Amino acid sequence: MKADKIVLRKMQLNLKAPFQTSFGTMTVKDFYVTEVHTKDHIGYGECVADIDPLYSEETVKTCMHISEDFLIPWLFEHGELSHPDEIGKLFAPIRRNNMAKSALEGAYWDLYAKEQGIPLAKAIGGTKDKIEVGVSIGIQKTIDDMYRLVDTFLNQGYRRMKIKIKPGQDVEVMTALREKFGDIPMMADANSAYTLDDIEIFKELDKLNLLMIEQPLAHDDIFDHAKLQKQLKTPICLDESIHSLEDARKAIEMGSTRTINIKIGRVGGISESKRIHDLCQSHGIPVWCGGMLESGIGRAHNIAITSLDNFKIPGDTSGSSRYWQEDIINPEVIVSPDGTIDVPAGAGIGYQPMPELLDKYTVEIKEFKR
Ligand SMILES: O=C(O)CCC(=O)C1=CC=C[C@@H](O)[C@@H]1C(=O)O
Ligand SMILES: [Mg+2]
Repeated sequence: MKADKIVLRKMQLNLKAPFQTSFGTMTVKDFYVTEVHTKDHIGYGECVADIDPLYSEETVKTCMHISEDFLIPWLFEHGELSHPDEIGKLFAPIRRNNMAKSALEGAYWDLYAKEQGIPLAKAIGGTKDKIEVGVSIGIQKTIDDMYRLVDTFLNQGYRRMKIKIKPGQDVEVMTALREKFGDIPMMADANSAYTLDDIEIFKELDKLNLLMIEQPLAHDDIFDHAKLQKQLKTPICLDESIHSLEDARKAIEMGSTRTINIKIGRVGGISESKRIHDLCQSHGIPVWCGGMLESGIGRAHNIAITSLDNFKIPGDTSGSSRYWQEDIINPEVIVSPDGTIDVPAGAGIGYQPMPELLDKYTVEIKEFKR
């Protein structure tokens, strides 16, 4: 693989409805698409950083800066790459900045699969032809709004409901949902909003037979999570705390997590995601794929990684229509009534980014030539 042009396409898509978590509310999705051009192909990636440093310290702007000033010049200096696994090694001297790295690495993975003429899922080592999916539901103003959404998504076939919680909107909401919908697969995501002092809240949540509680404690913690896990029968799932294979190893050894939400961007790319997947598999720990409200391009990468064996729990990869009036790929991502998405059989990501839609939602474009 030898790219002669890399394009960073800053884009904006309006969400169908605001998405609220314990740390903020999003109404517009700002992101950028990466394009890696050779004579014959374009590989596509997506940067999942947000406009503000709330979920993660990275932002759209920091990622563009790291890409323009470091990663892209390094890629051009390097010459020919024979496998996308080499990119992680090339970028390794730069600390963290995982979302910036991943946006470029993902485009090279797509390019690699296209050059081989195989689906990205196959290139990664995926074995499934369908993946099971769930949906993530933001904090709502009223419990009736929450009932209506859960009902809608259950009717659409989604196999797992992830409910955002925050102090003051936790036990009551989760208990009401359990009473209303019975034994549906359901979990809570706290996005780091609690501390060990909130143990009584967790003991109440522990009575609700939840699939898991995601990232209850600090975004940079694995120590207190181990203490909390010892007091709960509900599995804890780490999200924000896991940035690498090393983080995953330590969290598993300490007993801080019984499953991991793998987000390709948060851990620096597909190669590191696969290593975390393999480590978890060797410990008998199932994983699932987290979402970052991606456009169809990032969604396609999530589908590909979820085709690996040990992605055993339905993830956040909902259909394009969950967030977007119109996605930028053809076909859009469709969830079947049985709550699955077909892993595409075409080469690369298997969905075609549509030039006119890319242009329609692009707010700034930067081109880099070798
Ligand atoms: O993409 C999706 O549908 C998942 C959305 C989701 O739950 C999250 C996306 C981005 C940051 C957080 O708010 C959150 C998460 O913590 O998993
Ligand atoms: Mg989360």
